[in-house]
Amino acid sequence: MSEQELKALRVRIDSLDEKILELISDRARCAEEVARVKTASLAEGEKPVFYRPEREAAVLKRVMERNKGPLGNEEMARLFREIMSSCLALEEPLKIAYLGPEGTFTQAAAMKHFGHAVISRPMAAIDEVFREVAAGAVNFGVVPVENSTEGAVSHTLDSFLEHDMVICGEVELRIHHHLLVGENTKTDSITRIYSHAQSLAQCRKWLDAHYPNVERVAVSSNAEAAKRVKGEWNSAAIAGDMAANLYGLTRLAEKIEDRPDNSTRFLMIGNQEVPPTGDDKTSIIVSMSNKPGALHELLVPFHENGIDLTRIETRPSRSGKWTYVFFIDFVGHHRDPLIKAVLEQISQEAVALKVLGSYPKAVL
Ligand SMILES: C=C(O[C@@H]1C=C(C(=O)O)C=C[C@H]1O)C(=O)O
Repeated sequence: MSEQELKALRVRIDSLDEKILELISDRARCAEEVARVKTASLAEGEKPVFYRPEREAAVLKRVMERNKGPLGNEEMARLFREIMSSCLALEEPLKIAYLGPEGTFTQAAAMKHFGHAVISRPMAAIDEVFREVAAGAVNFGVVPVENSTEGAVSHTLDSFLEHDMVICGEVELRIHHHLLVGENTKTDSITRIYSHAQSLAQCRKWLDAHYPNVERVAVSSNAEAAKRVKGEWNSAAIAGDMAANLYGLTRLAEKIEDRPDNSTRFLMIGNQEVPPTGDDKTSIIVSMSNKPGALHELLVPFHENGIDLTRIETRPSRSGKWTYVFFIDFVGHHRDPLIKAVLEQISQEAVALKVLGSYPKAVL
């Protein structure tokens, strides 16, 4: 390619950038107008609702449907995710609490869902994220709920039994773990490997094969593991890219998770009900009386009405020994007439039924 051609292309890019800049600014002004309209139409004492997850899901879906390339759909949606995040911040910067410290996968999930134009606060424990949302100190919280290799995150499920929360979104993240060391680490004298218990479990086979005699130490998060390694010469950490970059660690081995499709699902929790989008999921908690056939009775209405169950989890109910509650996720919105009828049918048999929320299926 000649210098001349390159120059002409760069002139063209500059002129396109100017147009993009103008269009983004136009869009941002529209968002400001939306905020004005939302505020003007309020009744006395009513609070405006700026963040609309159902609208954001529709915007991202539309982008993906109309995209003709060469950028991929996910890539394009990610760019629009950030534009929307900045536009919303003009209306109201969202405050988000997540399971910290900085550098956790939960932080990455929060950014994937809300974009980067938010005020985010790391919390030391899952229960603290719930409490921060309940106290109204933040708009939303982000917590892990299940991993494709290791299963349920029981702290999260148990927190739903203790707090009244509305689930308003979900996000899935591919989880890649690396073995990380600091600049002072003597890599042939590693005697300890730190990580979160879930991550140690997700890399169990790899550790058995490569470091069978090294002590595995479970700490409160992967980011905490990375932080500890920084100052020690005989230890390594298992953590992801965010933590590796944050603490400036070197990847001694990459992508060491036992299953290549290792993914974690996260939930966005808040106080706001989300209207139907036509492509939603619902999460409920049900407790049944402890009698033969109780679980069968619970599942029949779903089966008979062709409702797609995406997950079922059992936890001790905490209100009696050997009594259980079921966490169920299924496709549909609790305001859909069919789902409404099914939930009514179940509540006639159940000791208690609580809808935790209906929310758009993850777009990104
Ligand atoms: C602009 C709005 O407010 C927010 C910003 C959006 C956007 O930038 O597209 C979409 C939904 C809301 O979270 C709206 O409600 O339409």
